Amino acid sequence: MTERKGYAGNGLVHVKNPHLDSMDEDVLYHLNLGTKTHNLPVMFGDVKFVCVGGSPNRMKAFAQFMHKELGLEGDGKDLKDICAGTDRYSMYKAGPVLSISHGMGVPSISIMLHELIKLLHHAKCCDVTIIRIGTSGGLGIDPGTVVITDIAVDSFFKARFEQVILDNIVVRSTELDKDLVEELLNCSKEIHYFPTLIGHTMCTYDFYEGQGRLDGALCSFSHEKKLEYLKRAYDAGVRNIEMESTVFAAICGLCGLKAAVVCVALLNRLEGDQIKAPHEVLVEYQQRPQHLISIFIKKRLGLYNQMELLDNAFFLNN
Ligand SMILES: O=P(O)(O)O[C@H]1O[C@H](CO)[C@@H](O)[C@H]1O
Ligand SMILES: O=c1cc[nH]c(=O)[nH]1
Repeated sequence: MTERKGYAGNGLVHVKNPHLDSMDEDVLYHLNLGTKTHNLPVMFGDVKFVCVGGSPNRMKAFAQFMHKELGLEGDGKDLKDICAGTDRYSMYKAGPVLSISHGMGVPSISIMLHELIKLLHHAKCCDVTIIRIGTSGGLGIDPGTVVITDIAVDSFFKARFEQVILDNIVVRSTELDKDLVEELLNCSKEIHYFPTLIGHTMCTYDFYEGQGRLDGALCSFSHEKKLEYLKRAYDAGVRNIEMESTVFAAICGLCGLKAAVVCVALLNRLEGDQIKAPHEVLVEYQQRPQHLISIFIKKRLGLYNQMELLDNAFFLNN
């Protein structure tokens, strides 16, 4: 069974679940939010950009950075974790930007997305763009390169996500918004201190054996087999590997959200498996997708001007 996308064209977030209408309350358990306990339209009704990434600290830093970039009141240092009542996910808001952590892997991001999308629906949010800003292993590209995903593929290099529902396998499309990919590539032209490219992103269910690493607690294949697989992935158009993009593309697409995946490569997997760059280098790499997305958001809001090119030096020195 294959499911297709459904953009209804009214800009609203679609939940495709008839049961929700008959519930008098919706408890978003893992976010510690709910329709009876919180006024979701007041708290979130103005959200236009949702950025997600694995790490709570990264998503807090991104919200603080956007707070500053959007010229919002205060220094943003005291932004509160909206999900503070739970330690499953962290959520911060800076004006129209919502920044949420999703943990590692498909099940973790999937749970977060179900509750986030219901939140956006209950809050009556309109015209929301959602972007995953993550880290990844590069394939034949220099560490520090930022990859904008055109197609999220599975371990067989296929643009699909298989969801087990009851005892059926439902195949979902992992297509991403093509115009958004181009818009993001255009934004990247404003940044000159790191390369950005468009490529396929392979999503796996594991960091070690699932990504062809030789350095896990288990490994049953040779160095040659690993390289043969990764080179086939490269030839199929894969430029980076991470662990959430297919389910992210599938769920967001079905719910009418324009979605993009922008990940920095921490290493070139054709050259090794261990992530050995110093901490400061890894921190700076993680800021690269954030920098690109800040330009995108400011351009969308009409707040970007060429003078900001000078500000880009900030990222070189911090
Ligand atoms: O840096 P994040 O966003 O967590 O993304 C990548 O990093 C984690 C593995 O280290 C996986 O979640 C993978 O997708
Ligand atoms: O190699 C890598 C690096 C970051 N995240 C991944 O999933 N793989």
